[in-house]
Amino acid sequence: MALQQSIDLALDANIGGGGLAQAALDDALGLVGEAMKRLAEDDASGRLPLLHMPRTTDDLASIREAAAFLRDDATDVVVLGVGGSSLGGQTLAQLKDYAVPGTGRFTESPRIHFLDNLDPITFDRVLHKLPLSSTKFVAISKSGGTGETLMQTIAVLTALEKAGLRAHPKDVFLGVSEPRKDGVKNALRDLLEPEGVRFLDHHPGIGGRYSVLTNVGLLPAAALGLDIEAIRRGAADAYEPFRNGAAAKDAPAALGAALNVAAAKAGKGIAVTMAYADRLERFTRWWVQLWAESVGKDGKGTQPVAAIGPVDQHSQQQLYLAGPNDKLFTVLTTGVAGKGPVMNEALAKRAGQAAFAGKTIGDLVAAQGRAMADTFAKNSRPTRQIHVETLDERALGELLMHFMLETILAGYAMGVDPFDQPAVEEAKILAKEYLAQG
Ligand SMILES: O=P(O)(O)OC[C@H]1O[C@](O)(CO)[C@@H](O)[C@@H]1O
Repeated sequence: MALQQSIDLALDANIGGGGLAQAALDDALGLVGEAMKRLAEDDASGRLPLLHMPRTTDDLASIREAAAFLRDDATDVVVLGVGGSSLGGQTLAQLKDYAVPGTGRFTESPRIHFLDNLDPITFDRVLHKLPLSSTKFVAISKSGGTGETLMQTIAVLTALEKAGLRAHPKDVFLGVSEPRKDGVKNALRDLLEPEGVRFLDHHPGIGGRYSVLTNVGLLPAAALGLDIEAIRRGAADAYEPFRNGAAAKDAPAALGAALNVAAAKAGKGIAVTMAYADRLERFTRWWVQLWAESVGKDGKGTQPVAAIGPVDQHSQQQLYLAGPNDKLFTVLTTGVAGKGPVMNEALAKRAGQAAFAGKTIGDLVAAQGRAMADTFAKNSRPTRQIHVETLDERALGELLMHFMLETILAGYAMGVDPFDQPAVEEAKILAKEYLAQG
């Protein structure tokens, strides 16, 4: 197990009145214990196929084969899709520097682009700059009906046609969507299948925000050369205590769920995840969707906030420490001590920072992550610490599964359905009405 979790700095016995009472945590552990029984039934009955994903291997060959198609002769791979159809892939791709400030621009071929947000200027510019003759595309949508993804796909097909390349969309495109269901329209398949474009089936029993361990997340990961089997193995590590029948307090994801439930009941309406690693920035955004869509219903839930350290120390820290004490913090660190450029002694002295001499950038980041958690605690702000020493495929797989389990269990314990998102439909329907009105 790569993930180490401590909730010591969340409890009032250790940080004073702003912390959570042990009795409140015990109550929440009781609720989560019940939720674990439900989860075990979900696993046994097959109702939640996500729980079987960590130990599934029979689909890996087809994912690798599709990834080879995407890589073959490609300078660029463009992933079309939004929300859960994109954020998991982005999270994994960040291990290969996708969207990492500075280095993201120097990634090796194929360069990957996730065009999730719909912005006309971005889309125009990307289509102008992409070498269309050496770019592969994959359009991902579970429902096949998401407007953003459909518009992007139509825009790409049109651009290929304009470039005289439309004769062969099947040679440059892949689709991922649910298998067709009788009587249900699948617009993405309707759009691409007549062009001969091949589809991988989106698992019908796994919703978008829980799909990172399926072909949705693993296809882009494999296209970048990541070890997708290790991602699944890491997920199995997170699930192991549940398979072994551990008590809630001894299963890290269950303990995390209980902490969140207790925090919500104690009026901490905001959950902040602050990761001290550029390569976890997309992870924090993935988690925001996961948490918000899963627990935010029936007037319940807490507001997820993504933060990155140390940069957000220079942006949000003031509020975190001196604003309302209405948050549960998760400080996520990796083993960076001793890594990165070493500070030259003479230059350190010239800058008046003798203590920098011989230290690395990683030494400072490690000190900052530790200091931030301790400062939250000193200011009586409840804080959970999660540490993974080496951020690789296996550790990331474990983190992803940990947070999915934590979210499901928290949803069950809060009495909400963590798998639907009924409120999202309202604005979608209205936007379609407005579009039709012109
Ligand atoms: O994969 P789809 O069906 O295109 O949906 C994309 C996203 O849209 C949502 O349904 C919300 O609008 C998310 O839950 C989902 O991840």
